[in-house]
Amino acid sequence: MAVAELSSSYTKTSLHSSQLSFLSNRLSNPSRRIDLQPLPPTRNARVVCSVASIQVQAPVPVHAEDPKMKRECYGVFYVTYDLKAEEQTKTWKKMINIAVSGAAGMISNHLLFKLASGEVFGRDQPIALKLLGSERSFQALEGVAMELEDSLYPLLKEVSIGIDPYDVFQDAEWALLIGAKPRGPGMERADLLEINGKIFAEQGKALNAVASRNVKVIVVGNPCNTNALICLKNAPNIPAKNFHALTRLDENRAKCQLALKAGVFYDKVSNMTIWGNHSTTQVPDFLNGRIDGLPVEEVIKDTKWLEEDFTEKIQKRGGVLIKKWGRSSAASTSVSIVDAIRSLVTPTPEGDWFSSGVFTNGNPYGVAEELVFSMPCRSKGDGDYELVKDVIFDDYLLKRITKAEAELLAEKKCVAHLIGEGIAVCDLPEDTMLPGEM
Ligand SMILES: NC(=O)C1=CN([C@@H]2O[C@H](COP(=O)(O)OP(=O)(O)OC[C@H]3O[C@@H](n4cnc5c(N)ncnc54)[C@H](OP(=O)(O)O)[C@@H]3O)[C@@H](O)[C@H]2O)C=CC1
Ligand SMILES: O=C([O-])CC(=O)C(=O)O
Repeated sequence: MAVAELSSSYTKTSLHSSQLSFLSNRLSNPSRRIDLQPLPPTRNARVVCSVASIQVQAPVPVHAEDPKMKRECYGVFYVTYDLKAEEQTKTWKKMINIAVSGAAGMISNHLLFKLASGEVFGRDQPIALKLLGSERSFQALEGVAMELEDSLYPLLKEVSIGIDPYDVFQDAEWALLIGAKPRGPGMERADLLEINGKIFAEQGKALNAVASRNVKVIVVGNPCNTNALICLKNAPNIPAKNFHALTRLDENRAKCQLALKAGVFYDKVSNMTIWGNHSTTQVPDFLNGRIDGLPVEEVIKDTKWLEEDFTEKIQKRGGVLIKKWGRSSAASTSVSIVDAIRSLVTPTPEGDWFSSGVFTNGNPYGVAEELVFSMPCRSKGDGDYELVKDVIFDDYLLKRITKAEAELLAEKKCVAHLIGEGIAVCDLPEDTMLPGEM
């Protein structure tokens, strides 16, 4: 059907906009753009996109500052829906906007479906997914959006895809920053910091310009601590406290290994802190950890194993997994992102805590300020967190934490030009690895 015919039949028969979307997405010429007018919105209904934004080609990046341009929605998500129309949805919360970068990548391919299912934010929480890709990945991003369409998730009310962070991050209440260049063979850590640092500087600026003023940001793309620091430094109008670097996967890995050694199921392991950097200097803290409510060292009476085997196992778990799989962990990383979000939107169980890479300013442990460092956190479930005060230290733990701190201070010097601190001097003490690189 030609565009004009489709257009006139729409006017005559008042096709629902989702039907139009269906038709338009199946037009043979993929570069064609459909210019139709949407049905007028019903009372209480929300018009998701203007029909003019139905596109079967990669959209031209739209700068959010252009008020004439509306956001893009994909396929069936270009609909007029009414969150109050059905009995079931009357108790639903107000929809939230979740932006995801690297949305066509492996981690996202697991994560997006968890988000859409309701298992992360709750079965009464409708969501809009705003997916950021690039020219390189745009077709794959369309594939992701198509799979989301075909999954018929009731809570998933909008999906939009784009390649301009200033467009995609508009009004985002959560930003899950996953996209980053992986470190390739022969690439120095300094090169990776430079390439990915630029991505996170731009995304920080975009968040600062267009996201919700209280957006919560979880940086997954590596090296995630320093990327998170770059991002927050480029977003001065968003509280620095709102930025996290994902170290929850490391926490989960540590709980699993302690459970295995102790011969208990992993739900018995609690109070597990990962200190420092998501790299091989990270410190899984068995001094403060607990198994079945008891200090780890009272259950596992093998200090050598804890200090050497266990610690190294967690630091290098990602690399061992890559050797088995031929790619880095995607499913367990997505689970850990879910855990990280849920830890912020549900109250932390009494006496327990979780790990997250957060801004060090004001920390009670004496870690250098102006870093993103993994530390123990508790939340009331309101999206915010506080640092746990009642932790203990011994010489071993302090020495390890100091090493992680030195690494992050050195990484910070490499990206000084991206955080407004002058000229970068990149002299990393030793070329440590991401967990996945071993
Ligand atoms: N913190 C943690 O615990 C963990 C972090 N990670 C990290 O998460 C990130 C994503 O992992 P995963 O989803 O498996 O990776 P994939 O390679 O599957 O996807 C990464 C995405 O990053 C985007 N990207 C952005 N810039 C570049 C670039 N210059 N070159 C290539 N790709 C780029 C690509 O999307 P596009 O083209 O759309 O931009 C790509 O789809 C990686 O940095 C990885 O190291 C992984 C596991 C654990
Ligand atoms: O280096 C990677 O991409 C993988 C990684 O971070 C991990 O498995 O912890």
